[in-house]
Amino acid sequence: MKLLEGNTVLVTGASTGIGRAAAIGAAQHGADVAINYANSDRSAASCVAEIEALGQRAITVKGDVADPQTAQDFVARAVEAFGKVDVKVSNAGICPFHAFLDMPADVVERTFKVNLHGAYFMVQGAAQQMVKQGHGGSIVAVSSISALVGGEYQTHYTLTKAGVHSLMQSTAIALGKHGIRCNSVLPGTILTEINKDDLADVEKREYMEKRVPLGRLGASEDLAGPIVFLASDMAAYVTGAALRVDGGMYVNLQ
Ligand SMILES: NC(=O)C1=CN([C@@H]2O[C@H](COP(=O)(O)OP(=O)(O)OC[C@H]3O[C@@H](n4cnc5c(N)ncnc54)[C@H](OP(=O)(O)O)[C@@H]3O)[C@@H](O)[C@H]2O)C=CC1
Ligand SMILES: C[C@H](O)[C@@H]1OC(=O)[C@H](O)[C@@H]1O
Repeated sequence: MKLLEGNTVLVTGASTGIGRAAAIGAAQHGADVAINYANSDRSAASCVAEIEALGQRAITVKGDVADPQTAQDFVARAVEAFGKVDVKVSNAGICPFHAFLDMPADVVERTFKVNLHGAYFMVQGAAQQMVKQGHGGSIVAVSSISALVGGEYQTHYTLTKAGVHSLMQSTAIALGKHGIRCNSVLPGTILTEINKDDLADVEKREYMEKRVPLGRLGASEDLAGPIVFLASDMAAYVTGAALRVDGGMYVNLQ
């Protein structure tokens, strides 16, 4: 069964990793997809090629999510290409690992701007279009289990993921009357570009693997199903919810 037949799905940060898997997962479920990204032109082009090979349409809209204008441009380009916005996946994010006591201010500010301001303006831009269309919609934000637990080298990052989780709760209330659902996924440790250097440390990687009851770190594709589900009418009565996708890592105390 195709869960997003005829839908237009917008995904931020879809050149690589979780966003790319979500974009391809949406296309596998019958959606046309607009993908945003910041730098990786070739990866974005190959994501479009994969979606087109599935028989769906795709466009790329390059832009920095930290700039509020990018959200307006992204929606406008998607509407120009596909006529509407049904689903928005707010996924773009960065996590430059760094110790707390000497954390440079510019790293903190950039992380806040990309992860938090970026999500805020992307969700707002999509919601404005959905309200104008008048037939509801679904917004899924990629938060993290880091919204619930800390990280020694992520003091500037974890609070942005808590913020994204909170944004979905508040927008679920603000947008419910328009038939727009807002939910978040909370991935555990997923092997992507964002943590390639951090997990190159074999000891750390093995420690993280051992913390996962399902016995392995996640792959980007592990997020595709949960995101498609929340985006789709299968989740028609789900809003303001947060779905952990972490192989059980969060609950594993001992
Ligand atoms: N991997 C993990 O363990 C976890 C990841 N997450 C979250 O998942 C999301 C995706 O990360 P992940 O797939 O792991 O990492 P990747 O580094 O593989 O993907 C990040 C994506 O975001 C894009 N991006 C980065 N900065 C910007 C920007 N300023 N404007 C627009 N796009 C941008 C990148 O584009 P480009 O390459 O073109 O710069 C890329 O497409 C993030 O929000 C992250 O916090 C949450 C929990 C766990
Ligand atoms: C990038 C990290 O490996 C990853 O990011 C998160 O949000 C997870 O909690 C992991 O720490």
